[in-house]
Amino acid sequence: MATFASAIPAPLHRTTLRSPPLISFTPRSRQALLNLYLIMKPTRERTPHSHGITCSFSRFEVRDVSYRPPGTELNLLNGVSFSLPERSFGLIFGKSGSGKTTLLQLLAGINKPTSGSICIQRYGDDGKPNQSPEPLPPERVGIVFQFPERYFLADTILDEVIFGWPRRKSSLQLKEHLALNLQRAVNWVGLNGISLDKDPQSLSGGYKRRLALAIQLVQVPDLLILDEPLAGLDWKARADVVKLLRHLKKELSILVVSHDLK
Ligand SMILES: Nc1ncnc2c1ncn2[C@@H]1O[C@H](COP(=O)(O)OP(=O)(O)OP(=O)(O)O)[C@@H](O)[C@H]1O
Repeated sequence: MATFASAIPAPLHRTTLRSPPLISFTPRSRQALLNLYLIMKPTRERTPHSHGITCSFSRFEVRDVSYRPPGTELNLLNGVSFSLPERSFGLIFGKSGSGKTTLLQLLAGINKPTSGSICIQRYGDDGKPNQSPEPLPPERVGIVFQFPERYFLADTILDEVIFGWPRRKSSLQLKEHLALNLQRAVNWVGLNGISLDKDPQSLSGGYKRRLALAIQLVQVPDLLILDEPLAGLDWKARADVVKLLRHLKKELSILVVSHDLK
């Protein structure tokens, strides 16, 4: 069953994949290892007093989480703990069937842990928690599933982005807020040069992924989770999406789930 190797708060971040993973745990069998790598340093977090800089920061923390689907006898995840500093880029890597999607669904609030908690913990200048942990609200988490373009429904890019928006009469203030978020999301992912009247299905593979990201970014999530974001893309589109994620990481925390370490 599961083992894991990280205390809360987590040890210092790793910056390259040559480093050992931040956590390793064995969800169901010793063959099915899940690893978390922190592949880019957070932009704002500083270890207390390093280089004379002190500042407060927060982390997403998964604390001793276990999950057993309703009506089953087996835990799919067992005692999983790790943390991700804000504005950092984490990679959860594990073989097929190791529990990546199960973990991702818990983080996104689609399922609830059977035990343990998922929260945001803020730390003060001294590196100690400065308040009680807050639960991670599902609306603060954006999730892009594998092959998101398969789920596009609308005839235009604009309609696809605003698909889930309130249909009833909303206040002018809310409309303005949504319009600003839309503009920002479109700029973030580099869709600003493309007509929003275009059919999403006419976009290239890389641009379809950009659109899927924009749909989530409109909500300005604190944590963006991407399930196999490069799956099915050619090398050019892959490079394009990686560049975009590098850019987005300056704005929010990103957690990528993949079975492919390369
Ligand atoms: N509701 C459920 N009831 C019982 N077993 C389940 C349930 N959901 C998932 N599983 C099993 O739990 C294991 C982990 O599944 P999960 O989809 O999280 O793996 P994964 O790492 O995301 O795999 P992949 O990379 O193939 O998507 C698999 O063996 C799966 O069959």
